[in-house]
Amino acid sequence: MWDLVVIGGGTAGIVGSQTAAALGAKVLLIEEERTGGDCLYTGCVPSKALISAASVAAEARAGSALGIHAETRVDFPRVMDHVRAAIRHIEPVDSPDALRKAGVTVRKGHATLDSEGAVSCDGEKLPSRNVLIATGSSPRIPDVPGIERVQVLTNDNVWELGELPERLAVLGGGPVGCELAQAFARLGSEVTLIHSGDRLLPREDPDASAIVRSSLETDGVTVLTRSRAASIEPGGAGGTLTTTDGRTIPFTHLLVGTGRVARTAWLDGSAMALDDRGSIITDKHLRTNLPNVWAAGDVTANPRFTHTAGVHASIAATNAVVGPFRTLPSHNPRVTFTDPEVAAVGNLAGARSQTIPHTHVDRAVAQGRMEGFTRVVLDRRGRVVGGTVVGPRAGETLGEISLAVKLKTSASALTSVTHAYPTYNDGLWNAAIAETSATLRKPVVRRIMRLAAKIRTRFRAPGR
Ligand SMILES: Cc1cc2nc3c(=O)[nH]c(=O)nc-3n(C[C@H](O)[C@H](O)[C@H](O)COP(=O)(O)OP(=O)(O)OC[C@H]3O[C@@H](n4cnc5c(N)ncnc54)[C@H](O)[C@@H]3O)c2cc1C
Ligand SMILES: NC(=O)c1ccc[n+]([C@@H]2O[C@H](COP(=O)([O-])OP(=O)(O)OC[C@H]3O[C@@H](n4cnc5c(N)ncnc54)[C@H](O)[C@@H]3O)[C@@H](O)[C@H]2O)c1
Repeated sequence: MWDLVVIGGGTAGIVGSQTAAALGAKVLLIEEERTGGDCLYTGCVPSKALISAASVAAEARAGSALGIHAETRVDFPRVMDHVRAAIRHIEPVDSPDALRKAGVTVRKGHATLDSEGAVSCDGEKLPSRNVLIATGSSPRIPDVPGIERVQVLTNDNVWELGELPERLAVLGGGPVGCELAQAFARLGSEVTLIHSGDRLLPREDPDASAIVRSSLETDGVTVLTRSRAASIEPGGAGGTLTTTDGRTIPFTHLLVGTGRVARTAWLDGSAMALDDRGSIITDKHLRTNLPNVWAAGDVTANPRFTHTAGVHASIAATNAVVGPFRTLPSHNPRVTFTDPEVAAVGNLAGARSQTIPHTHVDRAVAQGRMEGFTRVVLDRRGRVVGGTVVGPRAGETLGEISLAVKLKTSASALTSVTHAYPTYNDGLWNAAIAETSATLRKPVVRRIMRLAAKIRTRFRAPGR
């Protein structure tokens, strides 16, 4: 009898099984393909490796503004070698061997769940006290007439490209679409991004969306918002896409980044409750509607990020093994790795906010990268409840804002922490200082300060 059977060996499955094993549980992890999941093979790692190569090309080209003139030639097969090397470097950490060393038994096979919530692997029943479902998500392919007649690139297969796409049409202006559209444009593809919403990255601060759009356009991406693919006609090396607003876009390659669908088809024989988008419904302890069945990561309706998958799986596994004591964290940091990066956490619409444009952040001035901003969102008591940073390496400043949100830190407490100069974190410090100064300027605070000064003068010992 297993204490916990974990289904799926991506980030959620790996972290969940390791957490339970560390708590002394007897744990089996079932993975049908290879451990490592989306993040390692088809998501974060390859995309960030591609983006890094593309950034080098972009920086070399932008160097002339700083007096450096460089010739760039993109060797796409070598770029893809770099992508594969990054995966290979990280692979051992997520391997079955590493899991076994952590005390997890790993089995390759296809898992199913019956109507009682009992797990089978390739038809063999596996008695278990608890089950953790971590089967992730797949790309959602939009229902466009003709799309079935062309080859569609998604994050699953784009890494197999041997040649740089000549003309790339990208559907979707979320993180996948924006990150990859910019990267391919910087590597030399002619890119058109077609997005149904009225702004890119719709979950982020509108000012961040505007900067990302402008940056993509500077890199040569044609950005079409409030637009969808109405039909696709195969032809030539690829095809032609006609948009809902009547434009025709010839492409050699079509890349889709229009959201994700939870991988739940294998649950068909079970009584698992799913929401209207097909994601597993969980409570604050990550329990599903089935007794002793838990779920974490992309297969649930929670935000789809690697760190979220890992943290949630650790919570679910602890709750499964020890008892339902741990609940979901209230804040979810995230970074979109466009250039500039967009980093955000917590509540983006608190009582008020303080914004420091990066024209006032000396590191940004020195680097010639002043397009971004740091915005801290505060509650009525002046505590940090969220924030957005847009700029190079914005993700590195996010840790401090996340800590402030988690610890309910006040702006004045942040003000009292000395920040090294000149760093992008100066933006955060200056936002906190701006908030503290605004508080000190309030008439009621001024009256209190004047009163305090009078009292001090009255009771000061003579000669001091
Ligand atoms: C292009 C792209 C870039 C991304 N970049 C980032 C980023 O920079 N930062 C970030 O935080 N997030 C990023 N993400 C999101 C991140 O990749 C996912 O949130 C994360 O990988 C989800 O992990 P998971 O364990 O829930 O699912 P997965 O990694 O998908 O793992 C699920 C596993 O379950 C297995 N499985 C499925 N069904 C069964 C079954 N019936 N039996 C046995 N095994 C099964 C699958 O084979 C798979 O290995 C990105 C996503 C994409 C698409
Ligand atoms: N840096 C990161 O952390 C990172 C990077 C990539 C992906 N991810 C994760 O993966 C998830 C999936 O990313 P995604 O970008 O595929 O999905 P998404 O849902 O975040 O964004 C897709 C966008 O495409 C638009 N869209 C939908 N259908 C369309 C159509 N037919 N034509 C044009 N536009 C259409 C939607 O308005 C939506 O804003 C993200 O939400 C995120 O959780 C994270």
